[in-house]
Amino acid sequence: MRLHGTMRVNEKGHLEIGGCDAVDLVRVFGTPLYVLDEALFRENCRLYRVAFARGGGGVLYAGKALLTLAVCRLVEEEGLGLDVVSGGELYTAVQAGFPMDRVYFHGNNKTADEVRMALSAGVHRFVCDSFDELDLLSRLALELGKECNLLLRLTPGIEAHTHDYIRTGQIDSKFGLAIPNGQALEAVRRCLERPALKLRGLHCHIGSQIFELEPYADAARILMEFARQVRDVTGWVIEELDLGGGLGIYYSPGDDPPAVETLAETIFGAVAQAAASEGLPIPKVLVEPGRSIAGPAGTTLYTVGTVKEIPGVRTYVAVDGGMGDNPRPALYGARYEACLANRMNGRLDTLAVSLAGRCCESGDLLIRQADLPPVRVGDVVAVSCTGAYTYSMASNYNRFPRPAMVLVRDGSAELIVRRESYADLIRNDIVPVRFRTRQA
Ligand SMILES: Cc1ncc(COP(=O)(O)O)c(C=O)c1O
Ligand SMILES: N[C@@H](CCCC[NH3+])C(=O)O
Repeated sequence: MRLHGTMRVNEKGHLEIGGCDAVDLVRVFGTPLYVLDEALFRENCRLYRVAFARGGGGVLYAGKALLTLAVCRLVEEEGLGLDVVSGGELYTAVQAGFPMDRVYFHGNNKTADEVRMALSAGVHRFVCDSFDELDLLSRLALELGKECNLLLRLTPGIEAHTHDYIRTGQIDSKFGLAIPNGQALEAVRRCLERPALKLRGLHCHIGSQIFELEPYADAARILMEFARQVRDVTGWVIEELDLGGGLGIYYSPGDDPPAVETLAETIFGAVAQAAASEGLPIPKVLVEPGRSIAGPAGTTLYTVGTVKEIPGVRTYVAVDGGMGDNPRPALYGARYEACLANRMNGRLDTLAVSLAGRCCESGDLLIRQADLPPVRVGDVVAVSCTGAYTYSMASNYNRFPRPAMVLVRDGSAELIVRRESYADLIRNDIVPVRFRTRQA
């Protein structure tokens, strides 16, 4: 397994993250356990902030990748803005005291309650996805006596090479308004007609776990060309251009993501060129990275419960977590790397085993082929690069409580998400009175 951030092998032959021995973490906090490397999370924020500040741009951390109160505080301290997509994410940001003038509110079906909450909280921008949403935003802004500043989410018609389920830039998408069929222009017109709506810019997001940079340059060109058409027709001039998130990360061999600086250069280059050729001022450029900030900073620790060898077929190593805490392998066929955190200096010869979860699903395999030294019951398995879209997508399937999360830094580990208890699992359950009466 490749070591990331502050990971190292200590003198005991154990994996260490943020100066904390993984075996000690397991002893204190139990497993499964999400471990967040604070230094790496901050470093990833800084890489973006510096690279995009150079061109006068801004960075919004995409909370959908991983959001907790403590994560909000890290993002705030690192000077980034925040992209939220739901009332729940917005509530988390509000409760963390995140500055609302740095919050962008996304989502393809915001409810009236969410819009009221966001307008009252004073979010900086709405990223609007449809004609119906424009109607809703206009009506509620008037009702509350607020101004609604917004970006329009457009589908530029770009097919990024990534998994079908996380590709979003193509015309046939539930997200955004298409440029070629005239819907994007119609949406701009409707915005400009409504006094409560202030159109500030354009947005697109072409997908996630992307390794090629050309689609970003293409998207920038397409949106700038559209902005020029809009200016010609309506006189409106673009102020902000938000190109979404999507930069890929290393999960396993073969993944070779470009650097954040290269992404920034590509985007700024394309926007400046397009602005010149379209005769427009250079807009403020925004990006919304999630995975490339949180992903590499997270590691999940598990305890091995059973090792089942099927002679001549394969060995299943079952751990005490699985698709409940990380649905990505089952959902996307995502690939990860693992190591034995308690025996990093063990024998070099490894065996390909299947790392199985404990949900009642044959597809609950965290890693189909993990190269590990001979595994014993009680070993601690670390799966790397699990900071993004794991906790945020976790479920209680099979009524497994969701794991705890610790933030590690300079040898100290602080709990930032408590482990769910069995009591938490039934907290919202209600037994209708008639059952209780019958039981009594
Ligand atoms: C609109 C939008 N912005 C930002 C992101 C974050 O993407 P990523 O985590 O791939 O950087 C997503 C998710 O793919 C998204 O849908
Ligand atoms: N959840 C996806 C990416 C998110 C897409 C959000 N637009 C993943 O784990 O890869």
